[in-house]
Amino acid sequence: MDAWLNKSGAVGLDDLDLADFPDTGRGVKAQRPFKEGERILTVPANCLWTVKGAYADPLLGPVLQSVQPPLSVEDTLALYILFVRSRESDPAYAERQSHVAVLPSEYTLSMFFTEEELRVCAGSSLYTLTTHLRGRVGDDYKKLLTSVFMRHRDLFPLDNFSIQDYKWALSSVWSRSMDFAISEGNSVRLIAPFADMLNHTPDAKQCHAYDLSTGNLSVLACRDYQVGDQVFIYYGSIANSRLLRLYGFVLPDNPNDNYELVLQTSSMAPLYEQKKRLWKLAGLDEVSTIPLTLRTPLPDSVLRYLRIQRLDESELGTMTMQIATESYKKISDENESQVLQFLSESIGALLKGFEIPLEKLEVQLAEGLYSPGSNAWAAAHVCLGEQRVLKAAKEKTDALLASVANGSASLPPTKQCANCNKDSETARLLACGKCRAVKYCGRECQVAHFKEHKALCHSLSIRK
Ligand SMILES: C[S@@+](CC[C@H](N)C(=O)[O-])C[C@H]1O[C@@H](n2cnc3c(N)ncnc32)[C@H](O)[C@@H]1O
Repeated sequence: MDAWLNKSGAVGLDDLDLADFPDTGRGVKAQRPFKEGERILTVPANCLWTVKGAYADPLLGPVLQSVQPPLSVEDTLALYILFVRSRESDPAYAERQSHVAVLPSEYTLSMFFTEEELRVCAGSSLYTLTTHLRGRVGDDYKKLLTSVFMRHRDLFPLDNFSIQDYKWALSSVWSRSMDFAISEGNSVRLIAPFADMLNHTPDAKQCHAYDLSTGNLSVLACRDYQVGDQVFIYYGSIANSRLLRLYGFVLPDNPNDNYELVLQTSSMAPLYEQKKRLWKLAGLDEVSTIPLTLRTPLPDSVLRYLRIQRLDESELGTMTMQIATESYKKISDENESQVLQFLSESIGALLKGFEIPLEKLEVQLAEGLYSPGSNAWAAAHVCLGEQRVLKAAKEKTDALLASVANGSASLPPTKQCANCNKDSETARLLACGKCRAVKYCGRECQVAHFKEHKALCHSLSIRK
């Protein structure tokens, strides 16, 4: 591979070497000192794997052009890699094959986990997304089978283009490709031979660059390096769930860990059309996916979404005014406690959905139940990170709920049953035994209302 790259005009290879490192596995070692910001490596445009390159290939290009709708960027690159690999005795592909030959023979992305390994993170978004991903990859392979492989059997013998081959090639694309924005809404995705041997460090900022005018890919030193140091690049601010899904590794105590909270509302909900308009004006979608993180466990956008979701007709105007002035705050005590109560219960339910609860997982990891670096250990770290984020979000929500209750001038109506609204003139109302602030016309209503009332009851009881 080095000979091909050097011949094609690569710069810097003599100062770098491949080596095995204890935590990251194979990576790139500095052969001379580098100063921060210095250019370490340039891989020329004609050696990169790009969609443009795939279409320019004299054999693969015409096939790609004949597929309608066109293949996705990921599929095109995966097919390009597999195609080059399959041209075993064709000298026209020998140079590119020298790169394919040094790609890992297998990957540790979560899609390859056994059921037992994946179960460690049951309840996490990784578990759900990996299950979906497996289905999607299977479907995409079937599409390739009918739109490409079966139509051109001479170019794509199934021995070299099986579903296992496809998964391997996709993993190569996910874990080794780089994305660069080249203009508004346009980006280029590429794999750069040798630069794809650089491992990730979270302690840097982006230190690889794509030159639009030449099409070359360069790597800069993200800090000073001494001879023998591992040279890193920065893959981005990525949570462990994504790292494991697309790269096959995790970073313990990853500060970017998150939980992607999906907020949605039934289109049958009251005032749905008005609320849809308000979400849009407030910069939200009717189905909003909002990442909760340890730094920001409860982003304002979550409250903004839920305040709109729960508002009644008399509150539409207040919300519209808030949006117009971009001064978001609670709409009313009642709306706010409903929002926070719902959120607290929903996060509580998400936490309960984890097969291994946080405290148990912490003990298991501390006692070394999972061998460090193994798939189950990586899954445990994702599970840990997501639960820590959710726990922080619940704590923040409960604190807000308590403060709403503490500062609330308008507690729930005391002359009506909190469940069926019967008033005290038509029914004998009895107060909730715990908070004594809410009343019911009977046991049946109290039981029916318990789920909704629980969090507020708790905060009102603390207040007492
Ligand atoms: C772009 S490649 C880097 C070269 C790769 N180590 C190799 O031997 O081919 C990305 C892969 O390297 C590994 N990797 C990168 N950064 C890592 C890190 N900080 N810790 C552990 N593994 C890492 C993961 O397997 C990831 O999928």
